[in-house]
Amino acid sequence: MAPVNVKKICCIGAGYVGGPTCAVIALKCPQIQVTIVDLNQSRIDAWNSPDFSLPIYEPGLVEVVKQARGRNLFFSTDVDKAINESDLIFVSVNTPTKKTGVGAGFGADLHYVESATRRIAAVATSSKIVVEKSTVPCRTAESMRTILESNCRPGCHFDILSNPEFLAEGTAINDLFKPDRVLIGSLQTPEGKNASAALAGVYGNWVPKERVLTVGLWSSELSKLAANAMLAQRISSINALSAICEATGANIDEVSHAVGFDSRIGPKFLKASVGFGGSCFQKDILNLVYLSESLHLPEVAAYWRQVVDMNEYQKSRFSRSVVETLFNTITGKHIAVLGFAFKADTGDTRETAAVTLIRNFLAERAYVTVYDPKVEVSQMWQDLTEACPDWTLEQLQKYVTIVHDPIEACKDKEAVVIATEWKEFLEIDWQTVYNHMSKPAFVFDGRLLVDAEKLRKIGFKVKVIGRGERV
Ligand SMILES: NC(=O)c1ccc[n+]([C@@H]2O[C@H](COP(=O)([O-])OP(=O)(O)OC[C@H]3O[C@@H](n4cnc5c(N)ncnc54)[C@H](O)[C@@H]3O)[C@@H](O)[C@H]2O)c1
Ligand SMILES: O=c1ccn([C@@H]2O[C@H](COP(=O)(O)OP(=O)(O)O[C@H]3O[C@H](CO)[C@@H](O)[C@H](O)[C@H]3O)[C@@H](O)[C@H]2O)c(=O)[nH]1
Repeated sequence: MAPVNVKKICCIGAGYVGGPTCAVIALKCPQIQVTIVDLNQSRIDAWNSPDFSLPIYEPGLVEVVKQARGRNLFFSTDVDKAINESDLIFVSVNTPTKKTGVGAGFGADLHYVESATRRIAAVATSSKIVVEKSTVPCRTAESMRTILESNCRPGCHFDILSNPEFLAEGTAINDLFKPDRVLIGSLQTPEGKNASAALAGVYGNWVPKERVLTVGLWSSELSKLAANAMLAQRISSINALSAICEATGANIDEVSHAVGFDSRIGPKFLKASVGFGGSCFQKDILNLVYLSESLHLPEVAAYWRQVVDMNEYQKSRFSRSVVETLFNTITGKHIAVLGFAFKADTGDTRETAAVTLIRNFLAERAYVTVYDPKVEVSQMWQDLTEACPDWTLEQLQKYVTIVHDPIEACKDKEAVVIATEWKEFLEIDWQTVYNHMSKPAFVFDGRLLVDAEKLRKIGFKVKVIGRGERV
């Protein structure tokens, strides 16, 4: 049985994963027609905008879309047409943590996956390879198969693959151009292996063969949760050690460097911070916790749960240290928060630590001025209103100001808090910032970003996460 020669791909979901991933597939496979569809008209309009004002900010993405859009890359809201025309369909919809019902607060809300799957079954008039791109709990492919097989038209056959995505925001294009690995899970039947070979053939257009790993379906689904849990666990481990550093006078950067030099441990993902954010880590670990509990493995669930608990502790520990350092009260004080995105080089704010910090400062009735180079102002208000349900927008706007310039953000403030590691914060004219701040002028570096000694020489009092040195 020869693998299907994939000629047309449809991607359901034009978000942070579907958009960049399938834009890169289109770029690297000019012989394949790729259509990315979404129910959200304004998102699709932005992907199609004549001036390339794309709905997400990702370095290098505009260049990719410029080369492929209109050639073999299309964005549309006509979901049914794209499903019907394609040989292979990526399901790349959101899988947020459930808010209500069984598993609320832990399990994945799979209703977007299910409705996309039902749509495929309802409209497909020919056989398809259906690829789970979204991050899903182990054995979701089985539910998808049942839905597809129970609802499909006679003569249609569906092969289901798991192909989790490992890109990180801010480096997505590079991650997609040169992935550490591409993981493809399939049933170990002749049909399953054949479908797997067809998808491997698509990636084979630019990814070296040895980096395409083919495994069983359930291993593939679980590997995605496992990879995120282990990455986040490294951050929580280093953040736990940062608390010890602050209490003892050790320096977390030196500890990370020394520990990471061990080739068995390695240097990456050992940067202490104000806490990890992003749409994936917390969600996927909670998903793993829920899975473990459902499998009657409470000790396993508790182990992974602690990674998230440590992250929450880090955020509140950092907020507390700001209050303590500012003479145990920030009521009525003015604080600049530099950075709102969950990491540098993205405009994404999902689960960003900045929101937790600002909420904690507002609880003390401090005035907060925020600056971020990429996050939309409307997004910040939306996030803050959601995070502070007891506050009206008018009350929030009395305490929070959003500005478009970092120097202006810091003017007349008692303290500056660095919440995101944007490179431009390194390049700020800190002397000018100092000149315009109230004195004593404090800098709280939650990202180990600035040169603390240089700032101290200017006159700042500087507190850096994971360092027990004098302020
Ligand atoms: N963001 C990341 O960096 C990242 C990386 C790897 C994996 N993932 C996983 O990939 C999945 C998608 O994440 P994302 O960040 O792209 O989400 P997102 O919210 O940015 O995009 C999902 C899109 O799917 C659309 N959608 C939902 N249901 C639909 C339907 N039935 N038909 C058509 N469109 C529909 C939504 O309108 C939305 O635009 C999640 O499971 C996530 O965990 C995300
Ligand atoms: O040493 C580190 C590394 C990261 N972070 C923080 O951790 C969060 C997540 O960062 P990162 O993993 O770089 O970005 P994401 O886009 O969330 O990517 C993660 O989540 C994606 C979604 O599942 C996966 O595909 C990626 O492989 C995985 O890295 C951010 O707040 C970072 O600031 C740290 O605090 N210290």
